[in-house]
Amino acid sequence: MIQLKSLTRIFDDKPVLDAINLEIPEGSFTSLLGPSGCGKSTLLRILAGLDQPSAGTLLFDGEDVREKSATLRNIAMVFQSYALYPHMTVRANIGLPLAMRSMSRLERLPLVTALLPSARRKRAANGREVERIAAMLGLTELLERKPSELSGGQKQRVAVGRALVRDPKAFLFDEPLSNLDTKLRGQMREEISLLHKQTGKTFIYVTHDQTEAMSLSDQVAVMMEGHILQVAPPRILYSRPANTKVAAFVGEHPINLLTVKPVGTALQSPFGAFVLSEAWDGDIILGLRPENIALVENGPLQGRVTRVDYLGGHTLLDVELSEGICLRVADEEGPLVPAVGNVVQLSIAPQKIHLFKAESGERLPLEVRQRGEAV
Ligand SMILES: Nc1ncnc2c1ncn2[C@@H]1O[C@H](COP(=O)(O)OP(=O)(O)OP(=O)(O)O)[C@@H](O)[C@H]1O
Repeated sequence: MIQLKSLTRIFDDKPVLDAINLEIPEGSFTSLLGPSGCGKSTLLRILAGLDQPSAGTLLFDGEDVREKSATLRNIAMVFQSYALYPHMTVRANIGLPLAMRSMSRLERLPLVTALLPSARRKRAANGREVERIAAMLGLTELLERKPSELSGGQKQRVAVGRALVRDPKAFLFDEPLSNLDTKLRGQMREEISLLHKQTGKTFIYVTHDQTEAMSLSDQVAVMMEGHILQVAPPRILYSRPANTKVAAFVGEHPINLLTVKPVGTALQSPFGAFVLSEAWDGDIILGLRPENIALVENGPLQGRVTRVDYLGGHTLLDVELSEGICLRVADEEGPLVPAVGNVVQLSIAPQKIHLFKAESGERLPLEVRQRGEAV
């Protein structure tokens, strides 16, 4: 279990991490997801022992590790740049941490290894371990190649292999797939997920790519401007975002957000007329995801299409309901093929509407029911 308590990092008088609280259960896959510059890498570096917090506590299994060096923390970090030694073969790159740990400087000299039986035994044991890891990562055929003779995905696997041989307590991944093309990213994502299941170790994964975070993680911590906005399993993050910022960041297309004023439990809105499960005194932001709006033959809402983006499996539309009120709609490929200028009918499911307090953007723990006709 890794615990961060009020962890703060200040650079040039500015908090890049501002009183971060986070619990990472042992064996879990936790992603740190957020836009560029939100402090993800800084947090990862502090976990690895490559940087120190300005304030707050960092506990590994209840022990304060702030004074512990990176080596003693026994955490492996996999970078996007792979950090492989270009002059060494894959075998030597993967085996290096083992040799460093189990053999003295003298024993690592080729001539000494050949002459000293203890060094020969250690080298043979290390060799078997390298081959076991290489087989696990599908690198057996590539063991004698140099990094320059490998593809991006293969280099990535060697970097993972080098982390694996150290048998660390936890793995830290810093945007490990960002140098790869879309297809390879998908493949590597599956491999990383499999690796997590095989090893049962704690994986902490930094990314700005929500597909990666959502598909891989047990829990995702959404970060923005040095704060953690929500920590939750991917499904909860999507279905019950804690605030408008998370709602806007998570999801394939930007969520529709609209401020309305309820009167007691009655809520009149351009989306329709609804009833709140409890009265609320104050402005409310309604959130509705484009994929929760359907284009139908006969629906309660009507508007004019102002933009059409065909995206393969679905089409993204902007539909103007009335002057200045525009809804983004992600329409699954169906019989209706809308064009700019068409008047279309829409329907929405009230249970898919998210409610937030307008003043703070926080989620409102209320439900909505449809009342009657659209406004
Ligand atoms: N050594 C440093 N000195 C001063 N400012 C720094 C230092 N390291 C990072 N920062 C600043 O801290 C902020 C967070 O940086 P960090 O690298 O943690 O963000 P990130 O979320 O990982 O971004 P990216 O996804 O682009 O890598 C940035 O504004 C960055 O400029």
